[in-house]
Amino acid sequence: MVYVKICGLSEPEHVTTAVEAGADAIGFVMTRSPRRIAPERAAELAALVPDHVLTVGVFRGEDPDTVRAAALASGVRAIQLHGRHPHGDFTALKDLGLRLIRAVDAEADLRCGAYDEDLLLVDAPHAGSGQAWDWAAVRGRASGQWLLAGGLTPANVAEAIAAAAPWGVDVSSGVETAPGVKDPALIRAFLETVRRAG
Ligand SMILES: O=C(O)c1ccccc1N[C@@H]1O[C@H](COP(=O)(O)O)[C@@H](O)[C@H]1O
Repeated sequence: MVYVKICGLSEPEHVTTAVEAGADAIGFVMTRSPRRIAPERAAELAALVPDHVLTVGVFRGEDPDTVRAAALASGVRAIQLHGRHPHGDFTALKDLGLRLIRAVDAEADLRCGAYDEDLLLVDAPHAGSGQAWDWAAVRGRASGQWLLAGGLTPANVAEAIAAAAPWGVDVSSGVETAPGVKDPALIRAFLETVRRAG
C-alpha cells in the first residue's frame, strides 16, 4: 500500500479528518511558509494524533540546534529537512531518536539512507509551491522508502504513482482551497484516490 503524508495542517478539524481518512503521516510546517505554525500549536495538534500515525515537523534551511529546539517543543516524532543539508546535520539530530526525512529535488542523491535518514522525500525544486514536475524522471532512480511530492492533487495523484512508482506520496497545496487553507473534502478525496491506485 502506498504510504500517504498530508502536510501543512494547522487546524484540529483537518488533523482529525486526515487521521480518520487513513493518513500514515501528518506534517506541521515550522519554517517560513503560509502554513507556518508555532511549535506550541504543533504540540496541541500532535496530541490529537494516534500513535500509529507519524507526526512530522517540517523545516527548511534552519541549523540543527534550531530544528532540535522546535522539534522537542512540538513533540513531533519525525523531522523533515528541506534544503541541501550536509550529512552532518542529520548526524547531529540522530540522538533525538526521531525519524529523519531528507527532502530533496530530483538532482540530489536519491538513495534513501545515504545521509542516515529514515525516509527520503523527492519534491519539486520549490517545496510547498504546488508546482507539478516531471515525476517520471525519478522512476527507478530513487530507491528505498521514498515519498513523491510536488504538485500532487486528488486529480493527478494516480497518474503520478503510475509514472514514478514511489513508496509513498506527500501533499500540501493539492488539498487546499488557498495557500494554508486545507479542505476536508480534498483531504478525503486524496486518500481515497491513493488507496484505489496503490
Ligand atoms: O508546505 C510548505 O509551505 C513548505 C514550506 C517549506 C518546506 C516544505 C513545505 N512543504 C512541503 O512541500 C511538499 C508538498 O508540496 P505541494 O504543496 O503539495 O506541492 C511536501 O513535502 C511538504 O511537506
